[in-house]
Amino acid sequence: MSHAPTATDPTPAVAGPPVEDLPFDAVLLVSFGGPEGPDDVIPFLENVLRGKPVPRERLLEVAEHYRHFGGVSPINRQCRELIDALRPALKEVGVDLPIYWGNRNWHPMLPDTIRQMADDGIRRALAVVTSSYSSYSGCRQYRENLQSALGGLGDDRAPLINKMRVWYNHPDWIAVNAERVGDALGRIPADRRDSARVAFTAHSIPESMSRNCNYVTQLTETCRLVAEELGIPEGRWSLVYQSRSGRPQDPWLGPDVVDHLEVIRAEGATDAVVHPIGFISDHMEVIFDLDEEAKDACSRIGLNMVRSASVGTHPRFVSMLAELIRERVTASPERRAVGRFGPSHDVCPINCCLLPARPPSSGAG
Ligand SMILES: CC1=C(CCC(=O)O)c2cc3nc(cc4[nH]c(cc5[nH]c(cc1n2)c(C)c5CCC(=O)O)c(CCC(=O)O)c4C)C(CCC(=O)O)=C3C
Ligand SMILES: [Fe+2]
Repeated sequence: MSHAPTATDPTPAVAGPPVEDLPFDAVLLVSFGGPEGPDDVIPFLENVLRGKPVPRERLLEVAEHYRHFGGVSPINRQCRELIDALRPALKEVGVDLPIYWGNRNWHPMLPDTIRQMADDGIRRALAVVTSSYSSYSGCRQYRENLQSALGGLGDDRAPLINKMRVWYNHPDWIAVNAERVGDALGRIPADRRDSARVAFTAHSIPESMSRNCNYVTQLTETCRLVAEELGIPEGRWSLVYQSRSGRPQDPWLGPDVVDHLEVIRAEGATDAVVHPIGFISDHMEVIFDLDEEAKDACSRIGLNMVRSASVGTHPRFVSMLAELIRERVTASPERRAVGRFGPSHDVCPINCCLLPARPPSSGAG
């Protein structure tokens, strides 16, 4: 089986040698981006929400979350730390490629990074997108961002960019998340540990979006594998959602983490680990929506909440990324995955993670 891009590859082909003969000559970390000072907050949020059916009130409410932390999201720093860790890890697996970094919503912005790559003579790059699961937001929208950034360059200068596969069922992703949840369980008094609940959280998305992708299936599989590794029986863990956006009348994935914590408290639970399995780092959605909002709710209802860390720059997560990069740039047939589904595709099929049709807006305008 060939892993070279096919006719279904949505990234534009460029003039030059046939793509299968073009070696990768760079890695491009692709992420969400976040503000790095108070003046960045509103323009950043306007970038995130341009063209999206999200009310202005929601934007202003989320601006307050960022202001609460001085207008600085930790996400850009976390990307820098990840790149600093990935550089030696790539060398370790024998891949000697430069790493570039570009964001969807805040500086360094993808179009600037990709212009720099073209200036540096890069011909083909592997995009490592910081989303572990497939959805329009985490997959296709990033491919669209890459494509429009490339569109700003002439065909003779635009590098070919391919997206790396998702790793939701990679054994190291499972192991590192299990280790993090295990650490959090260790912070619960021993006599209550075996009855503690585990709430895995992921970013909510509109139900219409989730029907077009494998987001829920992949998340459920990851949670199942992590729980299995820790010996947590089925009734003691749940996959729940956080950070709902959009219009109140549009259905989004639930239950919401706070509602869930209230329910398990009412059922008699005294302790809960909340683990942000949907993210790779403790960025704003984690430190505000979990450490402030969910934590406050737990103090109110008398539930001991322990928030476990996302993978961050755990050495085994970093070496997993290096392994996956090596796998793709060498077209290795060894593609590790555990559980029910096997390794995810290298090249997105034509209907991968489509944008759902917009619901008709209600009222006049
Ligand atoms: C699936 C998914 C991921 C996980 C995959 C991935 O990691 O990419 C993710 C990650 C993130 N989401 C983030 C922040 C925000 N997401 C928003 C809005 C939205 N997210 C959505 C989905 C996702 N989002 C959706 C469907 C919307 C509605 C608007 C739209 O249809 O696009 C808004 C607008 C305000 C609001 O309404 O909340 C903000 C500020 C940050 C950065 C945090 C920081 O600054 O540290 C990160 C990593
Ligand atoms: Fe988001």
